[in-house]
Amino acid sequence: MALSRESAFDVATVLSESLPYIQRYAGKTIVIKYGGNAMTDESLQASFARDIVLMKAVGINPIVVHGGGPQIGDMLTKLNIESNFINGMRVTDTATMDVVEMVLGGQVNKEIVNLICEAGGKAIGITGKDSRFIKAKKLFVKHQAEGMNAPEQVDIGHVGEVSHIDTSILKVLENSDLIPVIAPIGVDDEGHSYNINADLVAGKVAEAVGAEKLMLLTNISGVQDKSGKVLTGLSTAQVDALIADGTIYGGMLPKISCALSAVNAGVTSAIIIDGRVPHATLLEILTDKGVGTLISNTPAAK
Ligand SMILES: Nc1ncnc2c1ncn2[C@@H]1O[C@H](COP(=O)(O)OP(=O)(O)O)[C@@H](O)[C@H]1O
Ligand SMILES: CC(=O)N[C@@H](CCC(=O)OP(=O)(O)O)C(=O)O
Repeated sequence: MALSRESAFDVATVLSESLPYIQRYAGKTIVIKYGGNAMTDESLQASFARDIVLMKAVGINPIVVHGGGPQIGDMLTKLNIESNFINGMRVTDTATMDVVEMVLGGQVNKEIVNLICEAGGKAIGITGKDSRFIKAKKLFVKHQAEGMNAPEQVDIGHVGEVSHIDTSILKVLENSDLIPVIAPIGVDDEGHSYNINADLVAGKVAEAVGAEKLMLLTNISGVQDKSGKVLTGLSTAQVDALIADGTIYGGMLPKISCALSAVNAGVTSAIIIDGRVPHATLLEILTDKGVGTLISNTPAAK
């Protein structure tokens, strides 16, 4: 169907608006944490996959790191295994770790690979165990149980934090037409597996590869203040105050902390965006219409 003169002008305006952004990001790496609704709603899945394929096609290097907390929860329920969280981290005993590896490394990872391939790209799914590229160590969380006077270190099982990322496998993929899709599972020198929060893996991957941008897709319009208004830009000092007064809590804590750590380690900007918006990834990268909360170390960074 032929476009009217006005619609054709609108389409052409949006397309030409993307040119400076394509020029700016071509050859640069963007790490995208994929999670929330964008990962479960069929039409959002398809728009996400298309965005990633388009990025690679215009010379940007996308690296996808995915979550899968709800999918792990569903499988644990089917198997009659209880789910427990402390400070937003899943308490992971040996039976739970087996399920985490099966769901993240098998089911979820391969579904995303398939989606990107359906959209015309070439994706390859890996966990941190592949070539042992995500080295992990056991994470102890600080937690104050009811009736205790002070927080104490709690052992929550096979939960890890990233101790090292070997970027060599990612470099090989960068120089190919393959798009890496990473499941957040780490490994130690003895080959033990660790369940790692996906936001934390995305942040560490972005730091290790010196990414231009870290994008964290979530189910909310961005970081909100007490009245629910989205805060479009945040500095480290503002974040500290918002955590201290309880405005930022729960699942937003690992997102904010990995975003801050990434920008402090040299990633130009980190952004928390609304994955419920179709083509949220592309809107953020290639237009003036990006929405969400930007955390950056340079005032001009978009
Ligand atoms: N200040 C805040 N602004 C927005 N969301 C917040 C804030 N503080 C806590 N949250 C919570 O964090 C959630 C996002 O974290 P989470 O559910 O873990 O996301 P995901 O599943 O995408 O990783 C929001 O849905 C909200 O409930
Ligand atoms: C230690 C820990 O909590 N790991 C997470 C890993 C998956 C994840 O982070 O998924 P989302 O991004 O969808 O929450 C978990 O077991 O749920």
